[in-house]
Amino acid sequence: MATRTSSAPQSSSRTGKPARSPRSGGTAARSKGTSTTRSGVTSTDSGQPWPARVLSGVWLALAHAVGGGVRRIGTDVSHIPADERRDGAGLFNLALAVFIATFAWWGWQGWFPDAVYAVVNGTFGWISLLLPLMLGVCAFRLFRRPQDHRGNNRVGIGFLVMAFAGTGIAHVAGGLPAASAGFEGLRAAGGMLGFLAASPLAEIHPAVPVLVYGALAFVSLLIVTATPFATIPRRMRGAWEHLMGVDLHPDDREGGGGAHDRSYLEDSERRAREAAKERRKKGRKGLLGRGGADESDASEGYAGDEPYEQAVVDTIDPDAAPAAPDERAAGRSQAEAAIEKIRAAQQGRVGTKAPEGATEAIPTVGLPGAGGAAAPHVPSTPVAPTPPPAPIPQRTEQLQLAGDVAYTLPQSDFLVQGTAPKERTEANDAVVAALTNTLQQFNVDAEVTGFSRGPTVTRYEIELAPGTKVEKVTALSKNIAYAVASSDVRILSPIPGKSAIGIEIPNMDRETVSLGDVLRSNNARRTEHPMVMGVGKDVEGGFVVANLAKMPHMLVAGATGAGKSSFVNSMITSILMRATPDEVRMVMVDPKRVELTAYEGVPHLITPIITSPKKAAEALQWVVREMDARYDDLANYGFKHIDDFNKAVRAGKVIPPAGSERKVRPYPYLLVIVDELADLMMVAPRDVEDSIVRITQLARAAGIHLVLATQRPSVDVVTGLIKANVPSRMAFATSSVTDSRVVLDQPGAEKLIGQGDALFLPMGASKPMRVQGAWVSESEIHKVVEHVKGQLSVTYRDDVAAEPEKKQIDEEIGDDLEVLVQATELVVTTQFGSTSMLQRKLRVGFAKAGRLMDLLESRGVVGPSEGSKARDVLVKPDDLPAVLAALRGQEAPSSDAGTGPAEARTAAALADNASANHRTGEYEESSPYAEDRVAADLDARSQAVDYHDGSDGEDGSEDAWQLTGR
Ligand SMILES: Nc1ncnc2c1ncn2[C@@H]1O[C@H](COP(=O)(O)OP(=O)(O)OP(=O)(O)O)[C@@H](O)[C@H]1O
Repeated sequence: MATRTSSAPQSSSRTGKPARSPRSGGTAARSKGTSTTRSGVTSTDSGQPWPARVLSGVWLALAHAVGGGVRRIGTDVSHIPADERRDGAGLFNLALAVFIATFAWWGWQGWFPDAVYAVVNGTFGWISLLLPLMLGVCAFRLFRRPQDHRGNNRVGIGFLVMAFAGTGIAHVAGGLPAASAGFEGLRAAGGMLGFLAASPLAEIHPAVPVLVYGALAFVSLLIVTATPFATIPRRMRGAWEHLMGVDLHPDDREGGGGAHDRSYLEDSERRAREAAKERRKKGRKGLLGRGGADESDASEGYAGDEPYEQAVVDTIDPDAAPAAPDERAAGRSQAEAAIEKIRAAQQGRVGTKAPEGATEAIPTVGLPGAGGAAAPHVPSTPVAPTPPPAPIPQRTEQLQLAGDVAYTLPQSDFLVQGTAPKERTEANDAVVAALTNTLQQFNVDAEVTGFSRGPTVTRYEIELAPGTKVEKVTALSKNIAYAVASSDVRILSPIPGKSAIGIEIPNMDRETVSLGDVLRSNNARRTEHPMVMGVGKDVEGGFVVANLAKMPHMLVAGATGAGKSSFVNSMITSILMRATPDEVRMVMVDPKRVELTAYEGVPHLITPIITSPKKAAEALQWVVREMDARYDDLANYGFKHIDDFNKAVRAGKVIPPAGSERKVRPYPYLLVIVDELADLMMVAPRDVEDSIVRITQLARAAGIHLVLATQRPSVDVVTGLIKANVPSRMAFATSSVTDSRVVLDQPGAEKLIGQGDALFLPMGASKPMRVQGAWVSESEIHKVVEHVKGQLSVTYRDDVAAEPEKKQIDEEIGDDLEVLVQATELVVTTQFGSTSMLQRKLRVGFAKAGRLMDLLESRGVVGPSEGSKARDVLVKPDDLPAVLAALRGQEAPSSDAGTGPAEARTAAALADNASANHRTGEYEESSPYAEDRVAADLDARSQAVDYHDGSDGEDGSEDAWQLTGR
């Protein structure tokens, strides 16, 4: 097989003009002499005699015609760029295969075929019968997979070894003919090659060549089929299972560890690498001119945003630019330019043209011109490898929704694989040299001892000699920034958990952190909790996942374009990937109207996406009501956390009181996402703040979690009360240190470099962790959403965004007047507004008692629900006759109170009561529920008490986030 030749990549100077590179010999040679033909074979344009040019033209035309046809067989791969095809070589292999077949298989005769046959057959013996097959396979690969040089070379070498081993075996099988037996004897066995290969070994024993060449033939088979040794047992088992239709080791499918898993991962890695290569090719072909690896498979025009979108388009002169073999090379040249900048800065040559050869590999010793300090070769921390897009193991429990609907979670390969992480690049070594130089120039007795490269920034570790002050390094921040030619240098002193100073410097070649990789990482696989989301990658390259249920509420803030919406998208997509609508329901508030529209109609939604700030404020009030309802249940059945309640319900241990028609179901987690808090706070600041404070103070145990995003982290939006109750923070780049303080209570976010670079401060953490947020493209979101919508259609609740209804009492009372009158008497005379009491005393079900309580509230007899507390009774026993009369639609008996109708009085009392409650912070989680507990349904409690084990709910023992290992 011919190998492709290409000219060496050339470097370009900062002006964008091609630089003379000592390695390539300058541009002159390139433009004048060689060119790469479409088939990838290097030829010279000039100086060829015309018959040769005509012949080569005819050959290539034929090759392209045949190659074009072969590429369309089965899966059409005609998209392979013309400059990567190797049709000439493919046609050569094909022609040879056909030619040998004509006489070896079909017996073509004549002086020419006879002569060739004698040579081929004399060399390989009867193994020559297999040559057309081998050549045909090579030709097929060259036509269809020309870019896979390694694969093609491997198959070629494998066939050569196989043919050689085959001749050895054929020689033994042919009776070990001696050379004296003549040419004919050898041709009937393994030919001359077989004779040479086998006869020396056969001297020892005739079985020896069989064993040796048998083993070699087996190895050649492994080479051709790219089968690692480790996978042989599994593949054989797979083949056996396939043949027999059995499943020998079902457990292995659960993605357990062990050798099987490893080899499986190896396989998937290889497949992923090939897929990524293919994607890159497509991307290069120019899909919409956007994309790169992640976007290249963007289907049906769902291009959406790109990661690291730039307003400024690089103005590279296409003619002057070197022909980069692939994007990685493009990345490299970017990094080279960066290194060059650092060198120039160190040498005081900023703005001047670099001397020739400046982009050669940076030595890890001191750079010239700045004192010549020796830069040590510092170790880099290994980064977590990109997990292959292997399917996430099936959930152990059945995903059966209520109503017996089978629900399948989206496949993990809907989310693409990200770029492979790099452990170190030349730019890192250059920065180490620059830092070492700077420390030496300023006589600081410290050294760079290592670095860890994250997707966005690299953190260099500096250790001080005993007696050296930390301030000596921190005071150098400007000089360090100057030396490494970057204004976004962040100094950490110390790195949490280490006696070292950290200097975070942005990478010139950032890596995209794909949400798919984060969700496929071991950390995410370790838990099946439906509220786990992929956050991103930390500075050490470890995957960060977080459990939203443990946060329990989060503030996401940052300037425009810093990456909030992308984060929210990752969060929602994580939930859709991992949770059924029975497990997590969402309320999405998107006043910007465009950010979340992609999710419209997913069955996890409880209400259509809310875009009106006013409706959003009402929706928050609905959430408060929902929370109250959940608390009522928790209190009535004696549970402290919704997880415990749900467990008991699933175990069939929560039984509604006799007479109740209610069917108790587990409560899903409720995730409320507000994608611009500022818009809501402008419309109804008090109501919104009240609802948020109320929800955040209580909702954790009710399984309700808030995520509030804003680009205006000012004190009028993120008020003190909101801040105090939203413990987890995600700060993207802010425009000022003041904003950073509002979000994190400390500076730092103003130094972030935007586009997903964030400081993550989960509840309980003392120091924020720097992460690069996970990225999910719109086409990925589209695939996930389509899948989810295909599983189940959405059922919205119509009461969420609607104004709480003013009840038409009289119509509503209907047949219940008598029992309502009894309830009123009961509540007013005992001055105790408890639903459970009504249930017991009036012998009605929970639903009916709740309805009676609602009626009493709307008639002003009791105050609003206050979670699990008993309601305030607003009517004094003295006023009872008037209230009863009003209920019956009769004239109110005269009252000397002179305060007007009971409703008016109670409405006023109700309003006062509500606002007073909020002002005095009566909704503290510690507020006494004793009264309500007394009134709680004792039967229900005794039924449920066994199941109240307090597990994974509130124990707080498990961290809200995990930082991985590798
Ligand atoms: N995690 C990420 N990885 C890569 N690129 C990102 C990431 N997050 C954001 N970006 C880039 O930054 C751009 C802006 O991000 P995004 O729309 O999320 O910002 P935002 O903070 O929501 O802005 P706004 O408040 O104006 O909506 C994206 O289009 C993308 O190019």
